Amino acid sequence: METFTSLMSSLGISSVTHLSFALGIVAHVFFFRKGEWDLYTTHLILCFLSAQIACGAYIFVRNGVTATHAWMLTNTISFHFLFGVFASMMTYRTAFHRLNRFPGPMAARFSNIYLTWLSTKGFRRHEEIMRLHKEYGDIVRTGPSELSIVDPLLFRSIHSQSSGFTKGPWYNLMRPAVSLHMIRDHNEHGHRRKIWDKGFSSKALREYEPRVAYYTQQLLKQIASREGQPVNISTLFNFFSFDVMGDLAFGQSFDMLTDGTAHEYMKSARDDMLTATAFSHLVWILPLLKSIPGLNHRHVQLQKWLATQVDQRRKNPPPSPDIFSWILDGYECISRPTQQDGINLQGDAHLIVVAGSDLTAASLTCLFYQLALHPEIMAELQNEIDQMYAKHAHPDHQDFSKLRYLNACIDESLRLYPPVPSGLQRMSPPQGYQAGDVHIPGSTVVQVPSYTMHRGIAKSFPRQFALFSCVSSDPRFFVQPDEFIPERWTTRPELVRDSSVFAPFSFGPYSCVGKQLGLMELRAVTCQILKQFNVGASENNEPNQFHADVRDGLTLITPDLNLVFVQRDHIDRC
Ligand code: HEM
Repeated sequence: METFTSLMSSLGISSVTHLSFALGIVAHVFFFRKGEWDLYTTHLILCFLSAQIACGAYIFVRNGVTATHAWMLTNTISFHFLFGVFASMMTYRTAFHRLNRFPGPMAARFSNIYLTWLSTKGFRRHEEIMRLHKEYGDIVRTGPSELSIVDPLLFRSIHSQSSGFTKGPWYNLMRPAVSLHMIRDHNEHGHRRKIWDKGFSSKALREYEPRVAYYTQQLLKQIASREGQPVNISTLFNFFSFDVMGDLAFGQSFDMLTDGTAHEYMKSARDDMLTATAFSHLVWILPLLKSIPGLNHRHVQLQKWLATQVDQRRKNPPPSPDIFSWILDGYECISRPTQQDGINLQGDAHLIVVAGSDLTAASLTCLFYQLALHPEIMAELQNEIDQMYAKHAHPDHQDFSKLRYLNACIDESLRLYPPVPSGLQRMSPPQGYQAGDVHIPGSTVVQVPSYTMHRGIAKSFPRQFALFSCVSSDPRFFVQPDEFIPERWTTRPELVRDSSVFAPFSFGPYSCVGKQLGLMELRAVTCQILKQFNVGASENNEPNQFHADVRDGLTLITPDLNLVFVQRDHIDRC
């Protein structure tokens, strides 16, 4: 060690280490602090390693020291450089950052690791964010450059085009593939969205209706075959929605409803999504994970599988157009498609299945959970459905969509369990955004957590007032916010104080393109099940367990839900 220290001073290294520390500060202040680096992790690591090798070689050749000493000296210099970067970053974030005036946990100021930890411990981010709002108020700093906001005015602004907010860095998650959902450039998104809109026109939806009806029949068969026994309806709804979307994206079902087992693709897509959730606030880690052989095995397999499916689908067009037909038409119109266009096409195919199935299945499961808990509401809904069937023996989507109480039940369930519970990530314009007396500084990542908005954020009482701690719900936007009351959307409008905070399909230019298809599935499945069956909770089901086990994996992940289905005509005969 002594030789090393004397070597350092003989070479003037101590001043070099000071210099590298200073260089680290300069690199942070003028380089890393500006712009986004999430996609350049591997490039930066490679640059850093190359600089280290060059520096080591220079010391070795120039100063005639041993290779080990050259290596040790290089590491010392690198360490001081990195130390400079981190010291500058931490000082800036805690003392000078533009978000410092917003309240929030101290740990959130330092790093997004805090929010990552909150999101991944039990994957209950929706509850964690709600807790933070109860503690700190309507605007909470959840990361060095991130805010979570519960404010109706800001909610509308953040999602409207004119305010200048764009999609945040989270949308780099699937790179290199850039599906419609992941496009951050407003004009490019508008261009691709026009192609997608054709695939969801009223005419196109009519083409998909028989396919939805076909898989609904398969679902009913599965339920009927287990009549009177507990059925894990959460799994069956997932099988149903994946089969429908497989048909509409790849021209073939995954046959999960008939086989009764989860397709490998569904499992891989879920794994991919959970990894994405885990690192959704540390997006820079993902390019690294995707490039490390072995660690990226499942991701690579998934991409290969998608490429094969897209290839087969292109060679075998279905007899009547599916959603992918429209996307493919758009692709064929590109005069010279690049490799990136091909990758994006795969991304779009994947998007159809993932966006179209997970959210629909979660919404159906939560709705049936509520219906099983509230038999009186289910009876009223069945009454409405029976009346419709009395008028139309073979109702279509138009007929289903007119059922007022059904729509109210769906809305109420989406309110209690919004399928994207922690909200959608957006980034403020570079000049910032002023809303009333609140100024959101430029390039701030913001999220409006729907779950918190829908249920309210009354401040929790201090421990000494534990007697009142049960009074947790805040009727600011909805009266009795934790209760399932479909009538608030029909005959009891006084229970809705501000409906503008309710937008489960989002709104503005990036809103859900598949909303009508999703609603078609929700309505058709609910009507057909309730026409045929009465639904009840299974005896060994603890009613609150479902609520406690719901997870937030960017979209809502529902746990097992065992319900018992009994044919209604059996009951009538009894
Ligand atoms: C109950 C069911 C559904 C719900 C609650 C829902 C909700 C949403 C929400 C909140 C977004 C905005 C995402 C964001 O800004 O990051 C979205 C986007 C999207 N959804 Fe849905 N969705 C549902 C069903 C569907 C279905 C059946 C499809 C069919 C493929 C679909 C396709 C899409 C696509 C492609 C986007 C991206 C749109 C864009 O960026 O322009 N969704 N959805």
